[in-house]
Amino acid sequence: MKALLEVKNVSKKVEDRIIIDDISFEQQPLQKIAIAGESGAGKTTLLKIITGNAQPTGGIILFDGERVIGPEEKLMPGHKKMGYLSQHYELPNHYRVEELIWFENRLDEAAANQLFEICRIDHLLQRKTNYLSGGEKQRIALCMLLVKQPVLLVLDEPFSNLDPIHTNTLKDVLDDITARLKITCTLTSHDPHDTLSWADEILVVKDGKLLQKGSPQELYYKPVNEYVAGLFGKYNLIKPHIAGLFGIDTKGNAIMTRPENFRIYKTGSGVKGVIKKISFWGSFYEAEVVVDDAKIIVRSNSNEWRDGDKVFVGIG
Ligand SMILES: Nc1ncnc2c1ncn2[C@@H]1O[C@H](COP(=O)(O)OP(=O)(O)OP(=O)(O)O)[C@@H](O)[C@H]1O
Repeated sequence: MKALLEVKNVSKKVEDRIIIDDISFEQQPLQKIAIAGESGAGKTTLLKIITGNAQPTGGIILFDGERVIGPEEKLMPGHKKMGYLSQHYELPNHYRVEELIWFENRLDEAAANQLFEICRIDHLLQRKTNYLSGGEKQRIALCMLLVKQPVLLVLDEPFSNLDPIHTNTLKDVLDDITARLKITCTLTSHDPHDTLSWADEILVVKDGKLLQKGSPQELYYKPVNEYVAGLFGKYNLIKPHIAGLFGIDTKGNAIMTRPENFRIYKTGSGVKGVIKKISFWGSFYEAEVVVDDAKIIVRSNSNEWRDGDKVFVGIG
């Protein structure tokens, strides 16, 4: 399949500082790509370059085979087939929602109504923009992009200021945008809960460099380093002598494991340990277990464990 988006060796340097460092990747039509990384990693700058809102200092972006023109080369920045929702979008106050959307709208009534339904804003059309919650404003901003019928939708940290209810609504909206409107989406997020369950492919960026690219499962279970491991949840860095207690030969290297890779038992043939701390996380418990000179985080579904319990730890 021909890629919709080709990012080829893109770099951005501001004065002497490299903000984006030789990043390349492709996005296929309808492939869901999430860009993850800590604050300041370069995610926003990369999205701006992709959408023609920032000028790269090196490399090229191809969209549907054609070069994306940067803002220094044209009068109006942006790309007419891409919708870009900035982290800092604003809606003008004192307008009714339907008025605002009407300014942008190029759809017939049926198509516009379908969009209102998909964006979960049909009940807000008469409302003044100054009487909307943050999540509602965001879905209206999204609808204003969608009425222009973009082929690629690019969202910068769309979940970052939302409570769990608005987050779930937005996730449903994004699912519908891909499935029903056949629009390809890219988004950035620093939260594993948002990226792991949504993306087909995740790109991890740090200091402007692409550190790892792969499926959510690859990034979660086979992170290339501790930075990537830490972005997607808690992990244990198991030293060779501790791995040896579990019968694993790591050939002298430390290995990364997730809390759910271990189990704790009251009796059995596992490795002896003592629970230092138990914490409750809603759908599971997390035990910090001291094994030899190491602390291992173990996930458990049982509420039977208490601080100080002597346990056996096994690989689950
Ligand atoms: N035009 C610019 N001039 C100088 N420095 C810049 C410019 N744009 C971005 N930077 C710097 O580049 C780095 C990456 O910024 P960017 O906003 O792309 O990161 P980010 O990953 O999106 O972070 P956040 O999630 O906090 O927005 C930051 O250190 C930022 O201060």
